[in-house]
Amino acid sequence: MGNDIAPSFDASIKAIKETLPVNLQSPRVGVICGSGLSGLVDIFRDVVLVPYENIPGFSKSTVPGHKSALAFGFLGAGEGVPVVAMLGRFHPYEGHSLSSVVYPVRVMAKLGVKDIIITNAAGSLNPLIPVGTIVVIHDHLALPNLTGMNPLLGPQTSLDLPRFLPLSDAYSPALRRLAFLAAYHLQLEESALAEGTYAWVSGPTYESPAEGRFLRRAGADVVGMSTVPEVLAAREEGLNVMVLSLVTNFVVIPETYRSIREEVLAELEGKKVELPKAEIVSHEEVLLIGKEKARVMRKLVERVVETL
Ligand SMILES: O=P(O)(O)O[C@@H]1C[C@H](O)[C@@H](CO)O1
Ligand code: HPA
Repeated sequence: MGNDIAPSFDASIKAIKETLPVNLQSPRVGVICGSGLSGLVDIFRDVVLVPYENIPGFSKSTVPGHKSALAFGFLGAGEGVPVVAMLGRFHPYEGHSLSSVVYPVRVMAKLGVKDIIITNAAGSLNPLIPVGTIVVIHDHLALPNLTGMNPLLGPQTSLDLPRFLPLSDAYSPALRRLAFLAAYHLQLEESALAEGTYAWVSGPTYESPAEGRFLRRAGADVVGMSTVPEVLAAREEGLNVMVLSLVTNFVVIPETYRSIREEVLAELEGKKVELPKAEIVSHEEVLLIGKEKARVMRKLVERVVETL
């Protein structure tokens, strides 16, 4: 997958601005809504939606729980901060090229966004991080990047961008601080917010037990199918990045496998064998947890934006 879309930033920006009142044309904060998290926009005021189909260069999201529109509005007390949210993102597994996946992030930067809050649904690999926790991401493990699936490969969209991007500070410590301060002021339980490393996988299959175990041992706390390409493009564009992963399921990583051979032998000896119920993750479950935790995610994002 390469840079197969010719960047048409001027056309994209023109189409967006034509639809917006002047006071919404230069958002300061960008938000990307993960699976089931498009309800984040419910706290925006004076919302104007710009469907992706009206923006040259934008694709269409095909995943349930993802819409296909940019939402412009104001967030927070008083006049509020001008914000833009992606209601629906693009994933490589849908068939979108990496350059299409990150195109909206580049457009946000060109509209004037300085800080971006990227949300996603993710599976937990860490027994200490249960379902429902929001994980403030401090690092990533991206096997696709290491093996040639990096959105920054190829000709750059501008010669002003850095060719070799350092990632040691990709997840802004200042924004991460704001997330924990926000949780404190909102009186969230201490366990509501954790810190961790996000493993990016291409999907669309969920992890096999051996893959889950491998990612855990390699140092990841949560795993998901998005976000890292957006982080890379955002950093290349000079944005400050915060990532919030909502844990929607546990990745099943047994240390030992049940032995079918022993079960068969036991059955042949006339013993009754209780079959364990397999835990199976589904996108429906992912969306359900997103819905249940939408309120906490909204409050957190609102508070962080207010304190930027
Ligand atoms: O877009 P995000 O990363 O929030 O969505 C996750 C990853 C897959 O798209 C989907 C799997 O259930 O949820
Ligand atoms: N694995 C990968 N992506 C995900 C998961 C998961 O378990 N849950 C939500 N998105």
